[in-house]
Amino acid sequence: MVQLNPDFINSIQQDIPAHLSIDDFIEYCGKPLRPSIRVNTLSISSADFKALMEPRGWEFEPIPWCKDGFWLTGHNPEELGNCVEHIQGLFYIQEASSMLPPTALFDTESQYDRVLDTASAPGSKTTQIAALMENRGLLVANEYSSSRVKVLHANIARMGASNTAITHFDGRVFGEYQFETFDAVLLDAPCSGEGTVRKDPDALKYWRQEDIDDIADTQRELMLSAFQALKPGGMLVYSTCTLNTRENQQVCHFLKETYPDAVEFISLANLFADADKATTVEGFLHVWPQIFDSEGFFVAAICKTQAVDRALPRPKPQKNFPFTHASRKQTEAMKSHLNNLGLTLPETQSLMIRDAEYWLFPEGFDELIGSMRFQRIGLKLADEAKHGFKLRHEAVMALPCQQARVIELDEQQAVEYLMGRDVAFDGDKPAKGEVIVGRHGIPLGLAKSLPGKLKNSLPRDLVRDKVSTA
Ligand SMILES: C[S@@+](CC[C@H](N)C(=O)[O-])C[C@H]1O[C@@H](n2cnc3c(N)ncnc32)[C@H](O)[C@@H]1O
Repeated sequence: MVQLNPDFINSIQQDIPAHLSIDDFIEYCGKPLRPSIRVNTLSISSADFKALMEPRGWEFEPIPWCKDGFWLTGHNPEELGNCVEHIQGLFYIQEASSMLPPTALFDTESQYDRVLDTASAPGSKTTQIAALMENRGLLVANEYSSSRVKVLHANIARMGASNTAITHFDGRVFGEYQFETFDAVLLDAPCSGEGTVRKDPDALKYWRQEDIDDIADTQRELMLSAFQALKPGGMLVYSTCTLNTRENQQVCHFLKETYPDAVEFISLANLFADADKATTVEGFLHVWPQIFDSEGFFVAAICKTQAVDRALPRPKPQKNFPFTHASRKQTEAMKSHLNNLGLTLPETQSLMIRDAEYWLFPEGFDELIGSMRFQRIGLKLADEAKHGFKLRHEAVMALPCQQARVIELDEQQAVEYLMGRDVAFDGDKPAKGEVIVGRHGIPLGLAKSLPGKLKNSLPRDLVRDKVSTA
C-alpha cells in the first residue's frame, strides 16, 4: 500500500499544473507500473528480438518516445531479470519514462564524438546512450557511489558497451577537470525520487521539505559543473525522477540566470506524439504519472549557445598513465586470435597494453589522457598467456561476432551454462580448445571444447543461482 506523506501532498499541490488533478495523481501513485524493457540494439534488432519472443507469448506495446522500448504483457515480470536473454544482454529492464532523457539528448541531427553521463549508475541511460552511439566515439560514465560503480560496470559489460570510460568522482569536478570537453552531457541528477512511488511504495514515507532544499543545492552545483564541461554549441539534458519544481524547473532557471547569454532552453514539445501533454511553458517535459501511465519524470534540454569563462584554473595534468599503444605485431597477433574465434577487433578503437593485459579503448580517448583519473577505460580483452592469449568474457560479449561461429546451445543447455555447469554436447563436433557458446546465434560466453562436453569458462562472479526460461 502506497504511503503518501501529508506534507508531500500539501507541497506537491502547489506544483501540479492546473489541467491535472491531484486526485488522479494520488490514484496513479497507488497503481502498479507496467513492466517495460529496452531492447539492446548493440546485440540484436528490436524486430529480431520480437520475432524470438512473440512465439513464447511475449506481447510488446511500443513506448512512443523510445524506438526500442516496449511495455510488456503476457508473462511473469518477476522472472524477467533471471531469463537467459536478459543475462545475455539482449534487453535492459528500464522504466518507460527513464528512456526519455537519452531520447531528448539524441533528438538532433548531429553525431556526438564525446558524451558525459554525470550520474550514471546503475547504467540504464548509459547503456541506452552507448546503443544510440552504436559503440562509436567516447562515453564517459561517472558515478559517485563506490558500490554503485560495480553495478554500473556489470551492466555495461552485460550490454556489450565498449565505448565507455568509467570515472568515480563527485560530478561537481567535471567543470574544472573537463572544461568545455563534451559535445553532449546528461545530468540525470540524484533527487528526492517523488516520481518513483509506483515502484517503491515507501519512497515518500519520510518526505521532508528540508531534504528537498539540500538536494536542490547539490543539483544546482552539479548543473553548473555539467554546463561548464559542455562544449559551446553542445547539448545538455537535465533530468530527475522527481516532481517538485524546486529540483526541476528552478534548477534550470538558476543555470539561465547564471549564464543568461549562453543558455537556450530547447522545447521538447515535439519529441514524440503527445509530448505536448507533458510540456511546460519553457519546453521542459514534466511527466506526471497519470499522463502516460508511467513513473513521474522531468526532462529539460539545454543548448550552450556560446563559450563561458573557466570558473577554476586548469588542473595540473595527471602523470604516469600506465597504458601504451600496442605495436603493429601485437595488434596482428590479437586480431588473429580473435578471428580464430569468429570475433573482430573494431578498426576505430585502439588496442592498448598495460603489463600483460590487452585493452580496447574507446575512439578518441587519447585526447583525454592525463586530464583526470579513470577507473576503467573501455574493455579488457585478454591477458597474455604462455601460448597466445587468455580471452576475457567481456570481450566476447562486446566484440562483433560471426553468428556461424557461435556454438548454439538449446534453452536447457544455456541455463546449465549460466549456472556454471559443464554442458554435455554431442552436436556437430566443434573445433578443439576455446570456443564461443551462445543462444539465438548471440554469445553467452566462452567454453572449452572437450570430447562429449563443453567445459564451462564463465567467470565465477557471473555464475547464477537461478536462471529461468522466459
Ligand atoms: C538518478 S540516479 C542515476 C540513474 C542512472 N542515470 C540510470 O539511468 O541508471 C543518480 C545517481 O547519482 C549518484 N550521485 C549522487 N551524488 C552524486 C554526485 N555528487 N556526483 C555524481 N553522482 C552522484 C547516485 O549514487 C545515483 O547513482
